[in-house]
Amino acid sequence: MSQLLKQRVRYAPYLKKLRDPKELIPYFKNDQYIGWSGFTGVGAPKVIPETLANHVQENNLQGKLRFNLFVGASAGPEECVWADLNMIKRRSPHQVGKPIAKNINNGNIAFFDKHLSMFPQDLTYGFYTKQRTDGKILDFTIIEATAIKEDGSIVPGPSVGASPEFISVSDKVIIEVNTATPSMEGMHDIDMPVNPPFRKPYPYLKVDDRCGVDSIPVDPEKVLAIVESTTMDKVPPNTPSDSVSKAIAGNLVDFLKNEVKQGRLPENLLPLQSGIGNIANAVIEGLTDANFKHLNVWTEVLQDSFLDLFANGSLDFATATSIRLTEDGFKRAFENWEDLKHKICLRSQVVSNNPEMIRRLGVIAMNTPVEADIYGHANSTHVNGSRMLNGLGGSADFLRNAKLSIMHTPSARPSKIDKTGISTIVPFASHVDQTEHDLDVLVTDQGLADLRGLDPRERANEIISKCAHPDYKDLLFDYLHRAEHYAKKMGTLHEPHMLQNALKFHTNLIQKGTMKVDSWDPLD
Ligand SMILES: CC(=O)SCCNC(=O)CCNC(=O)[C@H](O)C(C)(C)COP(=O)(O)OP(=O)(O)OC[C@H]1O[C@@H](n2cnc3c(N)ncnc32)[C@H](O)[C@@H]1OP(=O)(O)O
Repeated sequence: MSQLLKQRVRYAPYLKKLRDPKELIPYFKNDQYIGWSGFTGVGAPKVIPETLANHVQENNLQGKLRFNLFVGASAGPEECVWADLNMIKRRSPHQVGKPIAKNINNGNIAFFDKHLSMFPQDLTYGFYTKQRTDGKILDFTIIEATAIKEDGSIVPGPSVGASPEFISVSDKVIIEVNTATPSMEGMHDIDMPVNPPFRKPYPYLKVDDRCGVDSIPVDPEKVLAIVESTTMDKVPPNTPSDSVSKAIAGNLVDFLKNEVKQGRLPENLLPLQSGIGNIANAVIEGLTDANFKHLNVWTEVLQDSFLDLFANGSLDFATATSIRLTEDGFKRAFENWEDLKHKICLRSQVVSNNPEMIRRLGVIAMNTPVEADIYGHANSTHVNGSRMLNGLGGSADFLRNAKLSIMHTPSARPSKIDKTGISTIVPFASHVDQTEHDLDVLVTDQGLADLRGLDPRERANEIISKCAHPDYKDLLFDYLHRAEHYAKKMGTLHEPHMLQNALKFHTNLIQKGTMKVDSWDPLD
């Protein structure tokens, strides 16, 4: 037992439960229901997943030891290893990693998606385990901790996610105490689940309000074992911003400045939410140079670029459910930890993504879609309406409830065949996660479409003229004008479509590798 472990575990009875991870293998059986801590690649367990993966590999148990796996949002590389070894039978919600997406799309993993604010509570209601006959919900929660308090409660690491809910409905709990990560004690504000009809409102009025507890209570009887973990989180580096992401950020910053000028936003804006990915990271980078002061953040994930906002004094306080920093980002953060830890608060995803809170605080939500259509529906999840990418995540929690709902995307994404790439503006979204009733603003490297108060045809003109790539503009206008002509005849001019051709950008892409349609199908 390391000295550090003894210091971190302040509840002595758990030290007697310290186990070699291999001793725990026999507890894991095919088809069990398991919750992991973790959110967007940080704070997930590492030792037990790796031990089980090695066990499967060494004993050729691929496809024979499979689990129903729940994680607040994506875990780290360990769940990709599980996917590669055919250890995941069912998975929810948001996930990241080529092996998982591949196995979802080849039908090997049964994946279902849910808003991140709702997923943990629905799990506690027993919605996802209704077929169980033993009355249990989760067999195990495997949770990473950075410390254990005197009462046996768990101090999480850089994410809270769905851990409070998992623990509350878990038969047994295994705690991985990570001694390589600094103790994050004092950074969390955790509301434990309470079911209706006795649930009270979350009382937060400002991003830095704290009303919960700073660790996750657990019945020590449930704790099967603790193990020591010395593996740090490994988030891959972000792609550096380029001219496209800089142009998107520039358009957005101009818009926000004008909103301030018009009196629709205060000078320090309103609490910001920013999604994951390189565009989101670049947009926050863009805000760093924009000279806003006293910004606040109410979001689900903090990425590296938020460190720059703190460093240049623009950002006063940030709350999220995960600090998803790259290795370099964590290094920077830990160098300045004593100052930083007072400016960040980590909550459970039920609270960080809570619609009531997002609406009350007037959050400005910014997320990246796969594609958006000319009327303002957006697809966050399925390429060509079918291939699952990462999942919905918290995008709709925020975009439906924010004061300003913004989606940012390049106007075209690279493709092997077409030099312009794939248009992100299409006549009809091939899958809809964010509806026309949710989005206020769409912004690309070409410009920004302000959709507020516009009727569908006005929206289409605004989106095509401001956001579409120049190589696709004429084609999109051609679709719109033909659809208008047809709909006028039919008396259906409110939101005109030619259904025969609505998905022609996509079918053309599948058949010919380009969205540049050369002719439309004749209308009846
Ligand atoms: C944890 C959280 O929830 S944070 C809150 C926000 N969460 C979300 O918004 C969740 C959903 N969103 C996401 O997962 C991401 O924002 C995405 C995937 C939609 C966009 O992220 P980006 O970094 O811009 O995506 P990227 O350009 O890498 O595209 C991903 C893949 O989809 C393909 N793709 C993207 N758009 C299209 C398109 N319109 N047509 C065809 N293929 C496409 C890309 O080619 C790429 O393919 P690959 O996996 O074979 O390389």
